[in-house]
Amino acid sequence: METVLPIMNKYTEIETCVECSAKNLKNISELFYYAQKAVLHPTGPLYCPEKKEMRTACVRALTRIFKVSDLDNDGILNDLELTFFQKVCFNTPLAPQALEDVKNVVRKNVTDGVLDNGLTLKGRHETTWAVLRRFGYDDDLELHQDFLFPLFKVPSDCTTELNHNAYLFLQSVFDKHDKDRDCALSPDELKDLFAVFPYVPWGLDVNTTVCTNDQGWITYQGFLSQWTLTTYLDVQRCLEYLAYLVTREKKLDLQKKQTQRNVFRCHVFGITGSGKSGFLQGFLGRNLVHQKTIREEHKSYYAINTAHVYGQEKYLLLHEVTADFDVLSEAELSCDVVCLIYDVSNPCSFEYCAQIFKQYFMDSKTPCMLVSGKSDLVEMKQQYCMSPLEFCRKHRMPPPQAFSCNTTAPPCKDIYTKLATMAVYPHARLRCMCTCNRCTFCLCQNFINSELVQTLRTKLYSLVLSRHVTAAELKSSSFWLRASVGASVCAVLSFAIYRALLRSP
Ligand SMILES: Nc1nc2c(ncn2[C@@H]2O[C@H](COP(=O)(O)OP(=O)(O)OP(=O)(O)O)[C@@H](O)[C@H]2O)c(=O)[nH]1
Repeated sequence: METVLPIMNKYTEIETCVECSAKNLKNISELFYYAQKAVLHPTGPLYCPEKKEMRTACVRALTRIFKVSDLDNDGILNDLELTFFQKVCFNTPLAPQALEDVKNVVRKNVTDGVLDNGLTLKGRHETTWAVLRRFGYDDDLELHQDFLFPLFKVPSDCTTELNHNAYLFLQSVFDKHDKDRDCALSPDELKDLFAVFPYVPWGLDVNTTVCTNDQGWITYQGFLSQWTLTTYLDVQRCLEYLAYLVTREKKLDLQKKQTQRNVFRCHVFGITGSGKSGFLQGFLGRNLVHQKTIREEHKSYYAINTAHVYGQEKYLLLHEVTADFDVLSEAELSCDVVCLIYDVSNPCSFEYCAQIFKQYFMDSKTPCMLVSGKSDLVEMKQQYCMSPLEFCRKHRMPPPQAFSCNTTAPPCKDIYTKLATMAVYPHARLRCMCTCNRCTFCLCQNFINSELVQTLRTKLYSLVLSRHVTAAELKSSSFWLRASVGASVCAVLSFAIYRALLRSP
């Protein structure tokens, strides 16, 4: 013992010294217990004996665990949160008495009560390690690679989206941090949200990519959009970010089949200065005056927001493509809808759109829309062999859509709805959403909405109601049977007429 004690004093990392004898079977089980403990639950990474305090990495890890477990984000673990935490870590809730005992012990030892992260460290290290491991930490007190980057293979022809549960989870994260309930995250609230991250995951460009409020703070809609964007562009990164926010393994199914897609990608092409950025920012409701306040280093090549397509909310992701005309990559060409924007006041700007279309999209199935940007300016004749309208007619595209973000109010949203509709329903015939009154789509729309059809419909409806719908008949199943058959026949007939009209030149 005299030899060992000075060594122990000199090397503080030696945790225990056990005097044992194999011959006399003295302290054999103790020896194994301490040896095992030294390997499985070492004190060294958690506690610095020289300074007599927890190590920084351990404080950081426990702080994150505390914040993630503090579901209402009030800085205190209440009984519910403590029980939840206990269940997550040890698969069993704390009995009410045990809960009180824990709090009493902490109250006695720590002035700040349950708020202090020293709570678990005051206990046995086995417990601390169990908590840390349950929350995904490895022996170096870093989050485990498998936890941060789970194996997740996405087939090349699939896109990645968050599912309903993921949105619910993110909604709860937003609510937890939006302390003043103004549906936006102030810089302090955002800082608090990212306190569980080792670094701030979002760059300076986030505020120009998604919706913000008047103060430039990211809104609830913007928050979800940013997550949708990360999931779409880099699902591995999204999983990593989620790992910092969740208590346990992520069980969120992130992949959806194409048919149920919610996020649609639109690539915006146009020459330098044609107004691409203005178009992107217009989608976030920002007019030219607002756009002029955006600093160069905060500029983003993406804008994501929701658009309503026949009553359904879809995410439309706009991506400004700035690459050189001749070197467009596969990734730059792959999208759900193409937006070609030219500047009505610049006579050379349309030619670029025409060339891009002819070189890359003329034979592809991707729907394209031509946008005549800066429509508030005086229109110049475009230097091209045909006018933009003639070009659209020739290539069976919808006519050029006028757009301007030089408005007093937020720019009009119709154009984005049209783009989203084209992306969701890329079928060639349904592309046209114009009011040209010449194409089949317009003729169909006009026919359905015509006064004659409307009057006939109303007359028929009132006739059926007055003649057949008595209280007794309403109850009779034969009436509903007849009504259903009638409705089906009408639907089939209407569809047949519609198809016939579509086929007509
Ligand atoms: N009058 C008017 N000016 C606009 C409009 N949109 C953009 N501008 C102006 O046109 C110029 C170029 O607009 P941007 O949106 O930066 O054009 P861009 O295509 O993104 O340019 P690059 O990113 O350089 O390729 C800016 O000075 C804008 O202020 C608009 O709708 N009306």
